[in-house]
Order: sequence, then structure tokens, then C-alpha cells
Amino acid sequence: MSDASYRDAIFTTPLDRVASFSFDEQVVSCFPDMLRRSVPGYGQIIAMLGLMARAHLRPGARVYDLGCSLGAASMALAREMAPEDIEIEAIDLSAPMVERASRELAEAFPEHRINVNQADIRTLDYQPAGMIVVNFTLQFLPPEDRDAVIDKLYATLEPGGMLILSEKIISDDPVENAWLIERYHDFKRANGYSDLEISQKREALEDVMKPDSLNTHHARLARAGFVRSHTWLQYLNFASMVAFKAAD
Ligand SMILES: Nc1ncnc2c1ncn2[C@@H]1O[C@H](C[S@+](CC[C@H]([NH3+])C(=O)[O-])CC(=O)[O-])[C@@H](O)[C@H]1O
Ligand SMILES: O=C(O)C(=O)Cc1ccccc1
Repeated sequence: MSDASYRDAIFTTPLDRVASFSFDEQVVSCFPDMLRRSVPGYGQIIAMLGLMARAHLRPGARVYDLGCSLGAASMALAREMAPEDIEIEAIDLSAPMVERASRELAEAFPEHRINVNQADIRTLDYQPAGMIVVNFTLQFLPPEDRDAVIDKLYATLEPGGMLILSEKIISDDPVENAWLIERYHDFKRANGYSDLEISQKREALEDVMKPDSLNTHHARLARAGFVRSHTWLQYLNFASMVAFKAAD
């Protein structure tokens, strides 16, 4: 597959039947543009990851990038950390994502220890890590699988370890929720998506992405054992949280 990157035009024409969204070749070919135009705060979140690693990571520690897609989070981490100070394990379930991420990461950071593997984050055999990044991935798991994954991530982190969890969110308050979604659609329109694209994408995501509220996320993190968690960024109905394991 080529490394060319295209404008996201997946839902521009009317479809008789909108298929469930999936991370296939067509999505891979326009993915950076799709994220830039449809995830408020995406660039800001990616830009902070390296700084968070610098602030909290023990030199040489392992970092997981779970649901790495094209490796944007791993790139940001490698950019800020010397090769001897970090070992990155980037994981994704989608074969075309993994194929392209491993090629691009190896090309951009030949000195760094970065492994890209195709795996399911629900069944992965995790090795101890100092930091775990789950950037807009937990939202694609069936809700009933999410507690067990967060429990596994907690067990994987070393004492003092840090989890960064970014997600599309809903609000428990229906009026706030409706307002956030309306302004999110304005955000997409301002970024060049038509009403048809917005509604067909919404339909395609309905069965495969069921966002939780921030309250649900923080309760899940506390239940798993994280000693503290907070929301460090929210932009409309997208948010990023950080959670810490006690230092012992
Ligand atoms: N069970 C699973 N196991 C592994 N990967 C999975 C699973 N389910 C879905 N994925 C993968 O999770 C990724 C979600 S995108 C992450 C963006 C990236 N983090 C970024 O910072 O650029 C977010 C979005 O598209 O909104 C896709 O690549 C899926 O293949
Ligand atoms: O576009 C949307 O409606 C989103 O919620 C963001 C998104 C971005 C990339 C893949 C799936 C969802």
C-alpha cells in the first residue's frame, strides 16, 4: 500500500445502506485528515504526550500505544525522548493500520526501539510498563469489555505508572449532551464536512462506537485501583484523562 494521504471523502455521496464504520484501507488512506477535521483537540493531545512522558517516565521504561492507528502518539513520544530512554510497543487490530504505522515509524525513528504489532488490546500479553496511551481506542470496544481492559492496564503499570485515556464522551445531562453534539456538528461543518457526510458518518458509528460519560470513566479508573485520575483536556464532546497508579 502507498503512504499517500488523502482528504476524507468517505461519506460525501448518498449511500443506500451505510455500512458500520471500520478501519479498512479506505479509512487508512485518509486517516490523518479525518482525525484532524473530526476530533476536536486531537493535535493538542498528541503534542502533550511527549511532555507527559518526559515529566513522568523512568529512563528506559516501556510505553504502550494501544490502538496506535498510524502511530501518531508513538511518533510524538519518540520525538521527545532519546532512543535509550524509551521502548515503545504500538498495538492495533487493523492490519492496514499496522502495516503502514510500522513502515512510517521505522523510517522516521530508525534509532528508537519501537515494535508495532497487530493484536487485540483485550487479549494482549502485557509486559510491565511505565506509561500507557489509549488515545480514542477504548470507545470502540463493546462497553461490557471495557472494565476488564482497564483492570489489565492497571495491573500492567509499574508503581507510579501513568495512563492517558482520550475518548469521545457523552454528558449525563441530556441538555448539555444535545448542546455538545450540536456544537460538534458545527465544528465538523466548519472543517468542511457537509450535513450528508456528518449524518452518514454518525449512522456508520452508531453500532461500533458507544461513548461513556466522564463520570463513568473516572469511576471505572477508581474501581480498577488508580489512586487518582483527572480530566486534563475537554474540547466539546472529546476529552483526555490521566490516571496514576500509587508509587508504593
Ligand atoms: N480491540 C482492539 N485492539 C486493538 N486496536 C483496536 C481495537 N479496536 C479498535 N482498535 C483500533 O483503535 C484505533 C482507533 S483510532 C486511534 C487513533 C490513534 N490512537 C491516534 O492517536 O492517532 C481512533 C478513531 O479512529 O477515532 C483504530 O486504529 C482501530 O483499528
Ligand atoms: O467523526 C466522528 O463523528 C467522530 O466521532 C470521530 C471519529 C474519527 C475517526 C474515526 C471515527 C470517529
